[in-house]
Amino acid sequence: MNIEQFNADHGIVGQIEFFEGQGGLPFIRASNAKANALISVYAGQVLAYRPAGKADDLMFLSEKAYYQAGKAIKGGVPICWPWFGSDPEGKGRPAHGFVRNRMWDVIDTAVSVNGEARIVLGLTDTPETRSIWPHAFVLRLEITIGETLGLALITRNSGDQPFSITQAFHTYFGVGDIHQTSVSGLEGKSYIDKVDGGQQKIQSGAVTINTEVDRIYLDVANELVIHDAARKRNVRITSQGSRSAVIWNPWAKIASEMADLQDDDYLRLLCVETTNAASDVVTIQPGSEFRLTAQYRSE
Ligand SMILES: O=P(O)(O)OC[C@H]1O[C@H](O)[C@H](O)[C@@H](O)[C@@H]1O
Repeated sequence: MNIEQFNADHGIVGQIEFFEGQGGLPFIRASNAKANALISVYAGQVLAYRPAGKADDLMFLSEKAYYQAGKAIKGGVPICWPWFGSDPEGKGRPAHGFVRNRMWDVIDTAVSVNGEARIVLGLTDTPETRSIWPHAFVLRLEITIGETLGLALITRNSGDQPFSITQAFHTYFGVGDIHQTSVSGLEGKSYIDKVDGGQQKIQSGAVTINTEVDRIYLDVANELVIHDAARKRNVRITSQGSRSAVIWNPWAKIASEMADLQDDDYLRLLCVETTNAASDVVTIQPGSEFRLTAQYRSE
């Protein structure tokens, strides 16, 4: 991995810099007057994002995360694509698709007139991806680092047959104390409770977490807020292109069974995921594209 070449091609001195990160993977540090962020080219994954003047990062990034070819990095914003959850065809392919554990390409970098950094990462199909998923595609992740963190995941169908996908920004938010955390914006929505055999239920009031939670909310509005009383902050999530959302916290037992989490990490993380999941399937016609976007703001 030639870091010098990455910097020569795409670095912007003092604003967007490439360096060798954990596991020798190419990382990008974006720093400007509005925020700092850390991005892994491997997996196309934002690992950290902290707005200027804020004490805490928005993201949870596991201290025990793997930084290894073929493995997913636990924390930040893993990209689940072209399927969310287990293999929809039951062929034993990996959960959450195949792009969160492979190297991506750097497509473009820029600094806008208002001082935001913009980084575009991408993937296109190869014979190897077509052996996993038989479609021609161009995938782009546009990351904007400013007062908000902006993410756009753009899927272009470059083949000659329609295809369908599910997908997610599987975002691990850091929280001060899960016991003092709630999520609003899902009141009255129905959800699939994966912890209770996939039963469909109705959310009453804000979502609070005091046990394992793994839910797909349906027909959601495009604004959710994480209320983090311990850190005295709210994180506002706005999105476009999504009609479903996932809330996940492993709680104590599963956290202790996951080799890439510390036993008590469940107290410090909450996944609030902007998704196209369950019935929220997206079909893309040949030559067309679909944009899933999310913006995260700390208030
Ligand atoms: O550990 P991972 O493969 O990253 O998955 C972590 C979790 O992701 C999603 O939120 C799913 O709904 C969960 O069922 C899954 O356990």
